[in-house]
Amino acid sequence: MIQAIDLAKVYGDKTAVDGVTFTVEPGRVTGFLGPNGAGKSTTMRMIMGLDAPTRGTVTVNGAPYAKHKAPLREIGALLEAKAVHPGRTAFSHLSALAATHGIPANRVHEVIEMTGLGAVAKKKVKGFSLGMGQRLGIAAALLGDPQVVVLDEPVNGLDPEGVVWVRNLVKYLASTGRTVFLSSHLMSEMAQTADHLIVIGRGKILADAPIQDVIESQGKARARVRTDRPEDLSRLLARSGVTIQAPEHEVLEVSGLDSRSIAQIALDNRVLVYELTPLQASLEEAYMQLTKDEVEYRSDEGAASGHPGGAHAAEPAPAEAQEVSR
Ligand SMILES: Nc1ncnc2c1ncn2[C@@H]1O[C@H](COP(=O)(O)OP(=O)(O)OP(=O)(O)O)[C@@H](O)[C@H]1O
Repeated sequence: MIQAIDLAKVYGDKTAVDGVTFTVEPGRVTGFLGPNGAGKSTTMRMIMGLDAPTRGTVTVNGAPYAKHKAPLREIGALLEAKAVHPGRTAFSHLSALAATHGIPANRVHEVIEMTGLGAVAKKKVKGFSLGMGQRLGIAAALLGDPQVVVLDEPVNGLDPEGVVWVRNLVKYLASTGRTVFLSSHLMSEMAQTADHLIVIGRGKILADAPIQDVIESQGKARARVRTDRPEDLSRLLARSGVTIQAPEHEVLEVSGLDSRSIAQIALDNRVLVYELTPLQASLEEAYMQLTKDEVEYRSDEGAASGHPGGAHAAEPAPAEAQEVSR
């Protein structure tokens, strides 16, 4: 278990982490999400004792990282830009780590096999691809067979097979009762991997809840509608807060109105609807909604487009549009 209480880190006049309190529970995968610069890496570094908190505390299984006698057996981490001597082989790197932490040599072979590095274990790390480097970092994190695993962007640079491997690995670790805490910018991957989410923005916690709750609390009602009069129905449904897309012929995807309201408006106006399917909001949509005011750097995604097939935030419908004749 990882427990942070009022944890803060200030660099000069920059508050990177602003008094966060959270618990990462064992037995499930907890995802750590936030825009660039939100404070994820800083939080992870404080968990690992690599940065001292300006205020507050963070403990791993009840004690700060530095207080553990055998920290690698307690918590393993893959943090960004982990330094490995380029002239070493994967095997010698892991062996040196094992030797300095009192970990038996046969565990080195185990983690090499687990992470699929068998074929390259005797090769120098300087020739490793980004994906192989990530696997080596994960092997190092698992070396002490720790109860707590912290992975910062573990799928960065991995090919699709590697991404699935990480997903299965972290799920397996959680299923054995371990605490797994991982960050990623890949929402679809996070949606398939995490059970619970902690979302951070500008150093503050924005959400700390089961993933389904995060999606449901933020996602707007959405539905797919098939109708032979998509343009008329678009006009009838248009109002503030409603977004309508026309992805294919006679299909509308409506966001911001529930299925019942859509059905009622169609009925009142005698517009034929031959399919009405509620759609689940995606984690990506929920995340964008949750963090929309918290982003340090965001590209201007361009104004709404009203052309067919494009998204547009519908303006309030003019009164006469409510009475479309057949
Ligand atoms: N050593 C440092 N000195 C000064 N500022 C720092 C330092 N480390 C981080 N920061 C600042 O603290 C804030 C949080 O950074 P952090 O790297 O923790 O964010 P992050 O959520 O991990 O971002 P990303 O998703 O881009 O990796 C940023 O504004 C960053 O510029």
